[in-house]
Amino acid sequence: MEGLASLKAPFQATPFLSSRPKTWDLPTQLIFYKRNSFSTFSVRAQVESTDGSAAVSSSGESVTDALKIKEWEVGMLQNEVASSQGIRIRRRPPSGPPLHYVGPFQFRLQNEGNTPRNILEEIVWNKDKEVSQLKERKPLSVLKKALENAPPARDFIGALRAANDRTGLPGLIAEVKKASPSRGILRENFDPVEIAKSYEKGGAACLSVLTDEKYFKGSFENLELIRKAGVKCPLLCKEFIVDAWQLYYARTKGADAVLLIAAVLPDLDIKYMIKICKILGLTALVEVHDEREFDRVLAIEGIELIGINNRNLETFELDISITKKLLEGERGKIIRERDIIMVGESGLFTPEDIAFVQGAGVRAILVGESIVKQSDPGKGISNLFGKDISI
Ligand SMILES: O=P(O)(O)OC[C@@H](O)[C@@H](O)c1c[nH]c2ccccc12
Repeated sequence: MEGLASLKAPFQATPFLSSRPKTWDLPTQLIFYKRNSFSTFSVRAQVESTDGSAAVSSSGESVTDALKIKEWEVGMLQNEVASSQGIRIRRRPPSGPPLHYVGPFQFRLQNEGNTPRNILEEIVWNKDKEVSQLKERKPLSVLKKALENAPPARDFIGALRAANDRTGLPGLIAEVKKASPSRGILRENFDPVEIAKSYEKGGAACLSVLTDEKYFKGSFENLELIRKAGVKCPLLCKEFIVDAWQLYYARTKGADAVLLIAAVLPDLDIKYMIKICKILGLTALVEVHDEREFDRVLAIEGIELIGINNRNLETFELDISITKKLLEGERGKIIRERDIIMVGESGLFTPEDIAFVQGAGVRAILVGESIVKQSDPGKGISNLFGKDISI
């Protein structure tokens, strides 16, 4: 017992940790906890300024250690909040508690293998690292300045509605996609601007531009190039968003819309990011894959555009009947009442596929593979719809 007491972490100023909150209290607790962990910084400053020596807490631990412990605990809490909402993706590898950690029992034990459990988790872990590096080079203050020179945000939803009204068919978001982890390289000679122009000519309402480099061979340069080339279709920045910083970044690069993936982001993050999107003039396309994610998203205020991904990003399984299944019954009713635009995403190849998801209730579709593979992607659109939708 004595040993345990001497290992006690400094600044264990979070009483709720010892009496663990009920899971439904966690988001609020997390805010409280985050605030609390920020206050550690001021503690540090005070300690340093009073005696001028290295910061050491009352129990003899360095404040840096205390900070490390707090950071780790916040990470564990984030994973807990996420899993209480049915999210299987962990935001970061479970690195194991810092040395001398004396926290709640269930956190002390968590040190499973550091290998991602599936491809989506791998992508998210990688993105987290990527974003922290980018952030160091371009802090938020720099991005906020750059916003002044960003091209104006255009009406993504308006373009989809207009296309749907004009053609009587779902508005098309055509994806500029070079490769994917499930399909490999989709197109060898890949000129993003040429493809974008061809899509626009072929009748696309909006474009989706993949910006992830490592897994999809996309880039922010592609997004910028397409925007600068004068393509009029509003642009969706197709990225794995894990940090609000990325929203600012996407906007500075000319994005009109961003993707928020419910399989990755807990409710609190989605709510917060939607608010920032509104401030920035960005449209948020919130993506779901099953009933639970759909219900979580429907409970969030201010949602205008929801995508149903027919592909499970954890297993790559593809099944377009998912769109129909999710829009049946009560959920479909809510969507119609609230006039939310639904987007059918992935695995759409034929006019029959389009008719099927339209029958299920979508007013827009997101398509990559079937059109990007054609030598003339614009003509690919006519093949997909079974008619020319550009006129
Ligand atoms: O190429 P497809 O099967 O037509 O799919 C396009 C698009 O739906 C898909 O790229 C996608 C939908 N949601 C995503 C999230 C991340 C990466 C990719 C995606």
